[in-house]
Amino acid sequence: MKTIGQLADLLEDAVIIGNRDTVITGIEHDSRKVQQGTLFVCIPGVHVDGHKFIPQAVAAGASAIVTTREDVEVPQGIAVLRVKELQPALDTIVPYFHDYPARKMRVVGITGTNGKTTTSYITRAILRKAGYKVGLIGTIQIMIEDEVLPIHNTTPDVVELQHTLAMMRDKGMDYVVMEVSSHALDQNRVAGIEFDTAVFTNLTQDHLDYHKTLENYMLAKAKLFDHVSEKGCKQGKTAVVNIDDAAGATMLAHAECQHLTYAIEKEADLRAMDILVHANGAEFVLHHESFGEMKLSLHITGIFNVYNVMSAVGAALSEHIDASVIKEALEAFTAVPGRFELVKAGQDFSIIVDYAHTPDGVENVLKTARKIAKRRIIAVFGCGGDRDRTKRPIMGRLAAELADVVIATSDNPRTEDPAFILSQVEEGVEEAIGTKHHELIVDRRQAIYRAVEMAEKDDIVVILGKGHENYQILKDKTIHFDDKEEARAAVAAKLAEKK
Ligand SMILES: CC(=O)N[C@H]1[C@@H](OP(=O)(O)OP(=O)(O)OC[C@H]2O[C@@H](n3ccc(=O)[nH]c3=O)[C@H](O)[C@@H]2O)O[C@H](CO)[C@@H](O)[C@@H]1O[C@H](C)C(=O)N[C@@H](C)C(=O)N[C@H](CCC(=O)O)C(=O)O
Ligand SMILES: Nc1ncnc2c1ncn2[C@@H]1O[C@H](COP(=O)(O)OP(=O)(O)OP(=O)(O)O)[C@@H](O)[C@H]1O
Ligand SMILES: N[C@H](CCC[C@H](N)C(=O)O)C(=O)O
Ligand SMILES: [Mg+2]
Repeated sequence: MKTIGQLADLLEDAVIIGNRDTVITGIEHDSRKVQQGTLFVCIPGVHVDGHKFIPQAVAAGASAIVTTREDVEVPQGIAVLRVKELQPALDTIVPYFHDYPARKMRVVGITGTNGKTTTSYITRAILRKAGYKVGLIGTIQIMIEDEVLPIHNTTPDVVELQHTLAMMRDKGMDYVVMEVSSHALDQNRVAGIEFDTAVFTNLTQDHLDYHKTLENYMLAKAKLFDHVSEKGCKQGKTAVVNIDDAAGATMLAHAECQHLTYAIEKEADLRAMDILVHANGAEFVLHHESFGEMKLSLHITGIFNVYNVMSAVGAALSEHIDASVIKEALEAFTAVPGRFELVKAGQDFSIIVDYAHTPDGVENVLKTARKIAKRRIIAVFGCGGDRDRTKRPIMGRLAAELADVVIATSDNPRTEDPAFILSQVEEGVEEAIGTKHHELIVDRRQAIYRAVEMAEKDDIVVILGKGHENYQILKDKTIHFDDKEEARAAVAAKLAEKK
């Protein structure tokens, strides 16, 4: 436990109004999480101003608040820490409050447009096979060994992240494997974290709504490699970088530490060759000077997953994991929820649920599906609202070019008009050369039912965009929605009708 005075002493120009010996038991920016003794951080958010929740925070037991404002009123006995700028102040006080948990564990950070979640799951599997206790932070969930906790962002903000890391340290984790999003790097959510191994998967178009240009987006990602270069209190830092991707060079230029490059097309430290991709998995040979050749036979498929495997192997080698352990873990690895996941419900055609939500993701998944397809590919997909609009026509065009039938539908429309999003997708669909058939169906359930109804023996229905998500974010509410459940129900309805 620390006092508000100790926190203030770390900051220049911070003022305490009230008792500097006020004890702080925790830090939160969400009034709904405040407990007795919490320091409540008032964030003037995009949707709502956190200052509005001071009464709720105080009622829940907050002992102090942090703000940049001079006009904030609090009840008698509540201390106020007034800071000049909120974000830099949090970056300093939050890791200190938790005694810098990331210094006590090895930390593997993974960035890139696609493949972060997949790489993090594979890396976790390898490290666990090696006997380490592993914490994981990423899009799907937080895991502390087998304990699962919910998550709201791929990379949580500094308050939630440091709290999570402190829990992991207190539960004796040796490793943390975490996805590091470009938003997180831009907003410095990773303040106070010393990364030991930083991994770059790839860079393709996404998030231009936020970063505006691909150059800014790339430079945000490169910040992870500044973090792995810092001369901190740990030894043995490595940058693991995909050099088949043009942005790999920028990542390496930022990384003042050991480099481990990987590639399929170029000469690299780690290289996959003789790749054979089939419906149930992939076979290939990995080359690295430490082990020579490693023949692999995996349950996950697609060239993109060969890259993800190399990212994870690169991280494992940087952490000195034995080659035999790596091979054993990889060959036992089955799947990441909602990534190229097969839905089997007794139908005579295939259904694949996947999380592709970028042009590159759509292209990779549909090309992989094509490699294994015996007949038609029916793609069901959409684009999220309040996200990069420029990717919509591109995804529409790619889906139309690579599938035989396209059913464009809603993803998470958020505050946007779903029909408008579809019209932007359709622009691309109409541009495509050689499209066989397309339909626009706003309701995602109807779209999935339509695809299943259309499917004939040996076709593949590929449902893209929402993967593991079990919700759909609409304008005024979030509803339960799960592509896998819907697909199973659609098959059951079709089979019942046939009888
Ligand atoms: C644009 C952006 O980054 N927004 C983030 C921001 O939200 P915000 O500023 O809108 O917050 P707000 O909802 O207005 O709330 C303001 C304050 O009031 C507080 N509050 C609110 C309600 C209440 O009852 N009591 C209360 O105290 C909130 O806790 C908050 O402190 O701060 C929130 C808390 O840290 C984040 O969850 C939220 O991410 C939103 C959900 C988001 O969609 N972010 C995306 C763009 C994002 O960051 N994505 C990347 C992944 C990208 C990828 O992997 O491809 C990610 O890392 O997740
Ligand atoms: N290495 C890769 N290259 C291109 N596409 C990929 C790659 N790995 C996965 N994909 C595609 O991207 C989708 C998302 O994969 P994954 O969840 O691993 O990425 P992510 O980087 O964690 O995404 P997010 O930004 O949402 O966190 C997959 O379902 C697949 O369609
Ligand atoms: N991390 C990505 C996930 C997109 C998933 C897709 N289902 C959507 O809602 O657009 C994002 O926040 O942009
Ligand atoms: Mg992810």
